[in-house]
Amino acid sequence: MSHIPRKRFGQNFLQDQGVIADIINATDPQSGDVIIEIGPGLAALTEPLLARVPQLHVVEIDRDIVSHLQQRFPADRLVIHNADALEFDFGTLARQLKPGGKVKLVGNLPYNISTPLLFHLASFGDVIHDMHFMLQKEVVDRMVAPPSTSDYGRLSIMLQYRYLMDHIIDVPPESFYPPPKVDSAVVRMVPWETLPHPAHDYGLFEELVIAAFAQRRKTLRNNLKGIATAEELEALGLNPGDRPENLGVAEYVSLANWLADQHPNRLTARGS
Ligand SMILES: C[S@@+](CC[C@H](N)C(=O)[O-])C[C@H]1O[C@@H](n2cnc3c(N)ncnc32)[C@H](O)[C@@H]1O
Repeated sequence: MSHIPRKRFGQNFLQDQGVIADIINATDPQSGDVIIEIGPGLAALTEPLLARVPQLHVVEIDRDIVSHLQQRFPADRLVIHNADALEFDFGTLARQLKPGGKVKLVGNLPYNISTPLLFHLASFGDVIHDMHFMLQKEVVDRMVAPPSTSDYGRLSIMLQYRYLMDHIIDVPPESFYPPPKVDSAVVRMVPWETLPHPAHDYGLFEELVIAAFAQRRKTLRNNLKGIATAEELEALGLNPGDRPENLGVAEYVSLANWLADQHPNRLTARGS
C-alpha cells in the first residue's frame, strides 16, 4: 500500500526490525493477554503482536489506515476501533474483554498527543497491567528522572506517583519513515497495585507541585510563600533552602497530606 504519511496524525512509521523486536520482547505478549495497541499505522508492531496473541485490539484515527488494516487482517483477529485515542473509553473496553482482569497497552505514539494521552490514560490505571510506549526521548527522560537531576520536575512527580517506570531503549530518527526531528525512546509504565504514597486530596497535591515548581531556580521557602513557613517546612523534616527538584514524590505527598489535614484552604487562598 502506498500511504503518504500524514503529519497531522504524527505518522512516523517504524521500519527498524531490531527496534520492533525490542518493543515486542519488552511487551512480552502471552497467549492469554488482552492487548490494545494505540495507533497501529501500517502494522509495524501490529503484525508481530498478532503472531503472539490470537486477537488484538487497535485504536486508530486515520480512516485510510483503517481500511488498509481491514483488507490486510481478518476481522476476528484484528479488531479495529476507528477512534481518537484521546477520547476512547479504554476502561469499558478493558472490562468487557477481561472482566476482573487487566489489559496491556502498547503504542508508538504520535508525539503531538503524547502528554494529553498520558493524562487521559491516568484514569484507567485500575484496568491496566502495563503500558509500553514510544515517545520523544526528552519526555521519557523527564518521566523517569530521579530527584535532584535536571530532568526531574512536575511530569516526573505526577507520573511516578501513579506508575513504576523504566526506560527501555533509545531510538534514533533513522529507525522511522519519515524520520522525526527528535530522538525517541521506549518507556514501560506499570500502575502501582497499591499507591506507595497516597495523597489524601489528589487535587491539592497537584496544586502544591505546581506551586513548588513555579520558579525552578528558587527555594521552597520562596515558592511556597503563603502555603508553608520555613519553620513549618523544618518541622515536617524538609529543608526550606532546598530547590523544588530536591524533593521526592514521598516528600511532596507528605507535605500535601499535612496541608490537606491541617490547612486545606491555604493553596486556594493564595491563588485567589
Ligand atoms: C507514530 S505513528 C506509529 C504507527 C505504527 N504503530 C508504527 O510504529 O509504525 C502513530 C499512529 O497513530 C495514529 N494516530 C494519530 N493520532 C491518533 C489519535 N488521536 N488516536 C488514535 N490514533 C492516532 C496515526 O494515524 C498513526 O497510525
